[in-house]
Amino acid sequence: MPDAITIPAPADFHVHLRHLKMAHLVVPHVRKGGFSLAYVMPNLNPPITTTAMALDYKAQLQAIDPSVDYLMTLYLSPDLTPDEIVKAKQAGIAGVKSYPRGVTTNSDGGIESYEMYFPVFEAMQRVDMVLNLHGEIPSDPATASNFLHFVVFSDIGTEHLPFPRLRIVLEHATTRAAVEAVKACGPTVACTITAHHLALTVDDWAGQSFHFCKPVAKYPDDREALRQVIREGHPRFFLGSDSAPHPIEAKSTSTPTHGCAAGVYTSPVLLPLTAHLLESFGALDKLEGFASTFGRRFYQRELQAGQSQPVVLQRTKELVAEKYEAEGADVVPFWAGKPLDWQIVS
Ligand SMILES: O=C1C[C@@H](C(=O)O)NC(=O)N1
Repeated sequence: MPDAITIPAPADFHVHLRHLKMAHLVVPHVRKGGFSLAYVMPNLNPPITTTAMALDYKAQLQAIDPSVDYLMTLYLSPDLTPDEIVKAKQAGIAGVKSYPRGVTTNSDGGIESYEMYFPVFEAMQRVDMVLNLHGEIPSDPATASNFLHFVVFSDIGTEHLPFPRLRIVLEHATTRAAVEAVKACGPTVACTITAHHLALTVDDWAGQSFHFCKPVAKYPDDREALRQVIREGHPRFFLGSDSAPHPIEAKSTSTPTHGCAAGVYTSPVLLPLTAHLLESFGALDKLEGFASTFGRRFYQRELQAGQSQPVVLQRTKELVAEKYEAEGADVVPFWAGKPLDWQIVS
């Protein structure tokens, strides 16, 4: 059992950093949690739909913490054109995020059908931008669809030839079926896994609003499939935290017509938490691949010589903070008040 681990430049390939007061509270937590690269989600209100908006948002994030490499994304919507994709690529924007309509936070402008976006996907394939899929559709009794990650996904998976070179990431997989669908695809298709979905199952979020997120955690066998693919060291499965801060009040209150906000907040403890969880299911030796190398390779963000930005973890028990607050913003982290076996020492 090692007492210290060094990970070169951990990278979080799916994170919500918000804006305004919440951004001021949570953006510094990317570094605090051990990460120097943040792949930033565009579901602000209003969503980030143009290159200009994404660059403006990036500048806001850099003003809060310039030490993080922010990879920006656009929100897939009818406003997005092939010309805008070319412009976005030239401006260094890395991907386009697709949210099925109504499925999670700020997804009212999300998509209902993929076909109308085929010209956009064609442009993305041509300039080599990544398509990020929120792989979840609202339940529909008519088609018996219910958390069917792979239904959405298989609509445009690599075996569907219009876009065989389009690089696709299925975000925050939560089921065995999703893991198997991604494994069956070729090298253009990858998958992110969150830290919290490695810990939670249905029993943990039903009635515990701070564990409620979209997609919700599923059954023990689904969680085991996520754990197993990490144990295997599969290079197309890597960490994307989906760390999603919401004010404590929004997490704590629901009404007869509105549930509480969906999102689990892991940024400030992300690397220690990931190490702790991987060790609990016998995958600590896969931490470097899962939290740094595999995602960087898929996104072509590999470290250059002399760029290793190592983070050192030491085996030391420490309790996670009960909450974080700053002027006008507060948030409860995942694992609040509980011990983690690893801490960042440098
Ligand atoms: O996909 C998402 C979005 C996120 C948010 O709060 O933005 N919260 C979630 O639980 N899932």
